[in-house]
Amino acid sequence: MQETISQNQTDIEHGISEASFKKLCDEFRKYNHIDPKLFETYHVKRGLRNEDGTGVLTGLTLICNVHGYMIDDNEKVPVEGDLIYRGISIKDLVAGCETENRFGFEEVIWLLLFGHLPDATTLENFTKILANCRELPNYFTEDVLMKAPSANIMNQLGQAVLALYAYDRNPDENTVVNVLRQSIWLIARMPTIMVNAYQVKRRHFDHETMFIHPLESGHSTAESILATMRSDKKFTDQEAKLLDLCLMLHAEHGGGNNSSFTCRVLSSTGSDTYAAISGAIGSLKGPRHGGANIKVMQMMDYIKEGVEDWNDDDEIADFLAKILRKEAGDGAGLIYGMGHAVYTLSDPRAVILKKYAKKLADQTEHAEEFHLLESVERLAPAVFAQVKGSDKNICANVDLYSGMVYKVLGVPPELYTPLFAVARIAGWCAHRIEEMTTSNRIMRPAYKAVSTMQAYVPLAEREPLL
Ligand SMILES: CC(=O)SCCNC(=O)CCNC(=O)[C@H](O)C(C)(C)COP(=O)(O)OP(=O)(O)OC[C@H]1O[C@@H](n2cnc3c(N)ncnc32)[C@H](O)[C@@H]1OP(=O)(O)O
Ligand SMILES: O=C([O-])CC(=O)C(=O)O
Repeated sequence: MQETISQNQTDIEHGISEASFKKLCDEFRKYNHIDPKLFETYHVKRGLRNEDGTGVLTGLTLICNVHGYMIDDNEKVPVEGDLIYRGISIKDLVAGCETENRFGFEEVIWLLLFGHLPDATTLENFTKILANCRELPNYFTEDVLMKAPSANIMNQLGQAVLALYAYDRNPDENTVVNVLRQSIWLIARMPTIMVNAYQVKRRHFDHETMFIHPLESGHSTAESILATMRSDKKFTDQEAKLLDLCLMLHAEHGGGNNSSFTCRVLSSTGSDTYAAISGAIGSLKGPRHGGANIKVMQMMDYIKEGVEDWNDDDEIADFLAKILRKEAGDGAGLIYGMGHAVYTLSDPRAVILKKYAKKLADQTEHAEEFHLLESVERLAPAVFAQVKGSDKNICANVDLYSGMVYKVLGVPPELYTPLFAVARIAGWCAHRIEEMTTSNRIMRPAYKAVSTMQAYVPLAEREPLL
């Protein structure tokens, strides 16, 4: 709260004096403290987690299985992670596309939405449908993105998705047919919104030239992003296939991850598709969730500056300990890109991304930085155990290496988390439809009231504060 006063000094000066605002903050602190011990007293499932760290069971799903541990005799046993879309391991989906040297994101979208693999003709037609739906409504970029530009592309994505409600002639009908239609349009349009919002940001905030290139109908999603993001529209097939792989890996992660759950919570009220998806975008932005990918790269800047010898494990470990003790880094006490709510020994996406990041970085100017990132992955678990006194295994998550891959691909940092959203919208849409069609209950957990009663005092008898 204290920092907020100085950060928002000018805003505050316009409406409220600093002294008055300080009084408001003191008032807030006086009446809004909950003794942390009460969470144990009332067995509160903080973060909707059971005592052993497993998630509270809130639903059933056919869409995805995030496999991170086994339960043996009521004990959680750590295992290597697997991520299974509609019964097929992500490793097999990635290997299949690699062997056949083709794009895979469109196939994954189909698989997540419909539940089985498409045949060749269906895939070709579905890819064409997505490409045809990629164009934004007339003047959408001018009227929505350029009228209220934002330096943050995640906020701009959320705003644009909400605005698309007004361009839909049937926005509120929550039938499968209508929501599928909305889903396909939204999945197809997200990359265009992202790139156009980025171009507007470049012009408005960075004083650079803005390129709004026309879309090319034959492009896959990954090719379309690279062609429209870059001023010269040029990219190699290898670059497009790598971006496509990133999209495949980020497309889905079960119903319990925070953004998909947010989408399910909103969907459980009967709200519209645009509201549910913009809520999920807001959730994904958070640095403990999808926003961790940009935080990893910022953390690496702190490490690069604070560690003199990048080959000295002791010096790196000391710096990581400082991060955990909130003495270094952004002050949050988190080693970004490490730890996961489900995975224990490994996140399969991080394993795959690391392999590609290494291949890309080796023999380039990024080799040393990649090596340092690897050291963070190797040293963080022991430092975490020592500083936190925890026996919990923390492994690298998907966000540890994705930023490095994007950096080598020349993707600007402000698009790291938006790219996650461009991929994950496929999973969000599948979960929204599943929530609508199988759950039929409004999400409504409980909060135990721990307030004490207070007497009502007539207005004239209250002490003045401001
Ligand atoms: C796409 C994704 O969302 S992947 C995750 C991306 N997020 C990050 O990389 C941020 C860093 N990691 C984290 O914050 C966590 O590991 C999460 C949010 C991913 C998972 O969190 P949880 O499941 O709640 O943590 P968990 O119960 O496993 O951890 C227990 C303790 O370890 C801490 N912890 C876990 N991971 C880390 C970490 N990387 N750095 C510092 N502390 C950590 C928790 O803050 C918690 O501390 P506390 O008891 O003092 O409050
Ligand atoms: O499952 C989670 O909690 C977070 C995650 O890795 C994801 O959403 O990709």
